[in-house]
Amino acid sequence: MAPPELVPTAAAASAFTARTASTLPRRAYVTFLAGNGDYVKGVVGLVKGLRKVKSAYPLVVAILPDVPEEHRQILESQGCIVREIEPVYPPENQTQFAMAYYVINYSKLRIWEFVEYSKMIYLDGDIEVYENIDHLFDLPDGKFYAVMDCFCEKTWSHSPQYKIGYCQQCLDKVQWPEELGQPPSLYFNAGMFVFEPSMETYHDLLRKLQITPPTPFAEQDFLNMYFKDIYEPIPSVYNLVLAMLWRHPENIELDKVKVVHYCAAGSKPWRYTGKEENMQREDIKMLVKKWWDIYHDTSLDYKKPPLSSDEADPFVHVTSESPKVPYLMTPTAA
Ligand SMILES: O=c1ccn([C@@H]2O[C@H](COP(=O)(O)OP(=O)(O)O[C@H]3O[C@H](CO)[C@H](O)[C@H](O)[C@H]3O)[C@@H](O)[C@H]2O)c(=O)[nH]1
Ligand SMILES: O[C@H]1[C@H](O)[C@@H](O)[C@H](O)[C@@H](O)[C@H]1O
Ligand SMILES: [Mn+2]
Repeated sequence: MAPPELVPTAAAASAFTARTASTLPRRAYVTFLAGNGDYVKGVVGLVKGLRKVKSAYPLVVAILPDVPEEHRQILESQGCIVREIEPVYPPENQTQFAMAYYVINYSKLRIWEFVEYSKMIYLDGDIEVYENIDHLFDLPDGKFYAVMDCFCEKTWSHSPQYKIGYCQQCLDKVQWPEELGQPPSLYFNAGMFVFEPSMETYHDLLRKLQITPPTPFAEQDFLNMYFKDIYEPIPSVYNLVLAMLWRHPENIELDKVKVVHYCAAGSKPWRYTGKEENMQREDIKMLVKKWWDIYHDTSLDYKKPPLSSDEADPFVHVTSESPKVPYLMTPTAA
């Protein structure tokens, strides 16, 4: 027989229900969208992918003011929670970013402001989720979780790592030379990470950014510096940086990969032409097709949940944006 304390009384059970309802972990995925270009397609692909793997959590899209109304509507109609953020600018200097547009990614720092969520998983718009990763929300608090990057592509040509052929993915190939001092700390790709929003961290990030000169990988470099001491690497299956397929094939089992990051030059599915280096590989063609299959799958389009009995009032409309906070909709003329 169960020990007496494990047999809840009716009163204890209802107290338990009330307590868990109010202390349920507040969790969401979050991505970032800027401009009026085609990255909106990436976000649509992403939210449909999350639906396909039956994620229990919504996708928040942090958008810059330059995202056109039409794109906001597409995202909302696909069940995304759209949140406008203010741009963040780094202090001025002469830095050459690895890609000129990386400067906009500093605005990503605003997601630490989303404190209505206790834990979030950030995913770039050029990421697709092929298997459920909700369990990452259960990782212990107090750390910053992300996948280790690879330094072997030309985008890294500015770095000493690239110049001497050193990569943290294969430490036995090229040793870090003593004359260069301490080997670099572990470095993550900032296209995917698990973090805890916090106003204290948010203000500190923005304050430190203003005294940190910009560097080629923009906010990715900055976040690596900022979270260096609490960074905890997670396996590559949670963010397959595509170049790993040809740079470190011995580290990758493609059929185990849960999350694919279409970051290699020429690999964004919605821009894919097959012309760039490595883009005719069979694995790449397969992954691009897999992304399009999700994007075109109309069964994955968002369907508004049916009204529950306490929402039966025709003037109360619950949006995907604020599932717990109903608001009054202006009634339409009869
Ligand atoms: O015109 C754009 C460009 C970018 N983005 C958003 O910004 C993200 C980052 O851009 P990319 O995915 O093109 O960049 P990479 O994957 O090559 O970049 C990597 O390095 C960047 C350095 O700034 C960021 O850290 C990024 O998260 C990381 O994956 C996109 O996914 C998308 O969410 C837009 O919305 N519109
Ligand atoms: O964030 C960048 C980018 O995604 C590149 O495409 C990739 O090759 C890099 O390794 C990475 O640091
Ligand atoms: Mn990306």
